[in-house]
Amino acid sequence: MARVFIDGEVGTTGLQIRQRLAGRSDIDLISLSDDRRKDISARLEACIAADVAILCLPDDAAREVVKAVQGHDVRLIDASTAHRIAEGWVFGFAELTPDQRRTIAAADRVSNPGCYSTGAIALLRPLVDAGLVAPDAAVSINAVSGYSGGGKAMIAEFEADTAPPLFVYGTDQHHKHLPEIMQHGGLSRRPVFSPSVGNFAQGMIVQIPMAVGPGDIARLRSALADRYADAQFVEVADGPAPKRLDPTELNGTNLMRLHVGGDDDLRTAVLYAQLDNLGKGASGAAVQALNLMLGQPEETGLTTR
Ligand SMILES: NC(=O)C1=CN([C@@H]2O[C@H](COP(=O)(O)OP(=O)(O)OC[C@H]3O[C@@H](n4cnc5c(N)ncnc54)[C@H](OP(=O)(O)O)[C@@H]3O)[C@@H](O)[C@H]2O)C=CC1
Ligand SMILES: CC(=O)N[C@@H](CCC(=O)OP(=O)(O)O)C(=O)O
Repeated sequence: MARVFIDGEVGTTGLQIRQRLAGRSDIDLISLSDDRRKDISARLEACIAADVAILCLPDDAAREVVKAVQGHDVRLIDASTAHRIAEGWVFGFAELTPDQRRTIAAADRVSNPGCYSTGAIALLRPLVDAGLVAPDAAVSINAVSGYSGGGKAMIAEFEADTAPPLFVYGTDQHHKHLPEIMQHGGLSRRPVFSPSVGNFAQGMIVQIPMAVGPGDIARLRSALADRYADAQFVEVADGPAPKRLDPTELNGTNLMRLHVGGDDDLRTAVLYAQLDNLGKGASGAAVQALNLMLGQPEETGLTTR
């Protein structure tokens, strides 16, 4: 039985991971009482006692743990932004390339992808690899997230009714997901990224508009379908995108659905990724990586519907 400790288990991401692992007979969950859950020595002791520790903490707190457990046997999955492009860390998006599952399975340090990044990288990487998007292309990414993406503080703001129905942010183009989108999406030129948060708790759509030529829409669709042909948690929709896309449609699942909309005759297309920001965009992806690291079937404890 594998011993697993979730550091930050009562936070938004930690709680969802705990729910996904509850009841699993192959996992012994180490838990700290409420009065010890922020005590650094208790947390380090729990990490060191675990086979795998999953860090669901702010970046600085995650860095502190990573440094302190150096030299110990524990394997780490870090849900924070701290190590997503760091040397020695494997990016935890299992569908990134045909080899990524094997690389995650053998890794001691896995960084869990950001929610927006998961959608953007899933759309971009196969197209860059297929030569349909140049690494230095001028790429724009727009997205809308449910407010749970902002963690406990943003949830409180929306639930207190003090937030507007929707806001756009990241207006300075410094959003924390841009480095990982570039590195793992295969881009050499920084994309323009315009995220937003709507007044709904959970769910996400990432959109990439692009100019296309004759036949390109079918090529885009088929490059995505080829990359994800054997992926249980990434689906590529056949044919035109639906007239309306609902960001909440895949909530509660670990599924991400990709669509290609547009019209070759009009020379315009939009790529869409629909996902649960707390599912495939966070906790579901962490459990998927954990399963791979433990040699369990990738889908154990995860739902597609
Ligand atoms: N929400 C999301 O969609 C996603 C979040 N993430 C990442 O996961 C991490 C956690 O985010 P999220 O769950 O949203 O955040 P939350 O604010 O919901 O939860 C963070 C948890 O960590 C606890 N915590 C904070 N500082 C410390 C510390 N020094 N020692 C121990 N515990 C601490 C908090 O305690 P307290 O309860 O007392 O505040 C809280 O329970 C972040 O790095 C975030 O970037 C990743 C993917 C998606
Ligand atoms: C709505 C909202 O605020 N979202 C967060 C990202 C959520 C997420 O996936 O990110 P991390 O794993 O990188 O924390 C933000 O824009 O900072």
